[in-house]
Amino acid sequence: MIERSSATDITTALEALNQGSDAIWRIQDDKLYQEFKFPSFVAAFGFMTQVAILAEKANHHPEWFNVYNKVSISLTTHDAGGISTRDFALAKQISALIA
Ligand SMILES: C[C@H](O)[C@H](O)[C@H]1CNC2=NC(N)=NC(=O)C2=N1
Repeated sequence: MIERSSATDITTALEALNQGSDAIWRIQDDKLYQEFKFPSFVAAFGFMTQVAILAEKANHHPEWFNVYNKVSISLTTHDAGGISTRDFALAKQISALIA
């Protein structure tokens, strides 16, 4: 059973996640949150397709919103009732897509 991360764990993991990355994740509404902007809608959708494949492989799925060339992603672990290590793992893979 996956446990939700403590506030201290989240602070530590967030620093590690954002280290040396252009993609800065933050905590918003008790979820790991990030906004992405792309040159076009098609580029944004291509990114979403890559994320979908990663999510399916991880069996860990994002809550996301897309309008035109922007994609916002919120990660939380429903089975844990909050943020867990699974969210940080998927966020790291997502950050690597736009590195
Ligand atoms: C049955 C299925 O494995 C579970 O519902 C998985 C699917 N994807 C998931 N995604 C997220 N974000 N949190 C979960 O707890 C979760 N659980």
